[in-house]
Amino acid sequence: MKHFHKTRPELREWILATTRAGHGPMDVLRLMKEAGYDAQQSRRAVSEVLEIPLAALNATAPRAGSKLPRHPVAPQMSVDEHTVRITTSVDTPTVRVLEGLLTGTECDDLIAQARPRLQRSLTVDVDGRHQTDERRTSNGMFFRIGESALIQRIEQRIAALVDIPVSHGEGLQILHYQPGQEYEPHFDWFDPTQPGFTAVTARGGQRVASIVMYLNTPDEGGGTAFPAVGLTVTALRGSAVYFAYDTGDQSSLHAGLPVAKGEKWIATKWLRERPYQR
Ligand SMILES: O=C(O)CCC(=O)C(=O)O
Ligand SMILES: [Fe+2]
Repeated sequence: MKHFHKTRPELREWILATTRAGHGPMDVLRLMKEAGYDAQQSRRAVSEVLEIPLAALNATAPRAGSKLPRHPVAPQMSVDEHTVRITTSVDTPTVRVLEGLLTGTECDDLIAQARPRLQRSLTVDVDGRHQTDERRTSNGMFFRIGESALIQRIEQRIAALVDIPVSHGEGLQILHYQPGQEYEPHFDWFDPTQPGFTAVTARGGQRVASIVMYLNTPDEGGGTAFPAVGLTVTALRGSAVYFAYDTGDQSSLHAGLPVAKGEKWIATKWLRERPYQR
């Protein structure tokens, strides 16, 4: 472990050079961690050199009561009456392709229950406000936690699969994409250097993992792409993609590719580090 009080000139120079090379502050912190620096001292140095509020960087540190998901383990896992097959695993970013997470009937029932409640999807802006966004042209809706027997069953299955309590989940979101619609590359974690961070993480803290479940099989296109690794997960009815990330994990960039033919329905579950439900 290396120690410093006032940021040493070499370290200051390295932080500036790394930033000029295009790395964000989270990346700088990760590189320092890999080099053996103490986390709190790294945040202090990055805060001082890059003039980012220390409170914002401290918010990236896991706090008491935070829980990380257990990544599903190949070849398969049994949860309630289901066998979920883990057909592909990627280390960086952490990705698991899950086959058979939902039954065909569950997919159809989710679509039927969501359809009359669809609205234009929103994104969360830098001030923590929800708004429509050209990068995200789908229609969607949220189910409340435990709002029906079906929703409860799916929430409990996911909780068992990744060992995170149901209370850490945001309400299940349904999205419907029509031909040409897509979700452009983005991160699901909230950026601590953005002003809205405190507001969006006040309840439940940071997001730690996402599960995108495919409720139908689009005729063409509509997979979930991870451009950092050149991976595209096929949207197949009943399958899902699980991915987990640290704050600032650049490799977790992902996109819902444009639907070329047919339509696409997904259910997304975002998991927080702490209870989101009161
Ligand atoms: O549509 C997809 O395949 C990805 C959806 C997604 O990234 C999200 O809901 O956060
Ligand atoms: Fe996403």
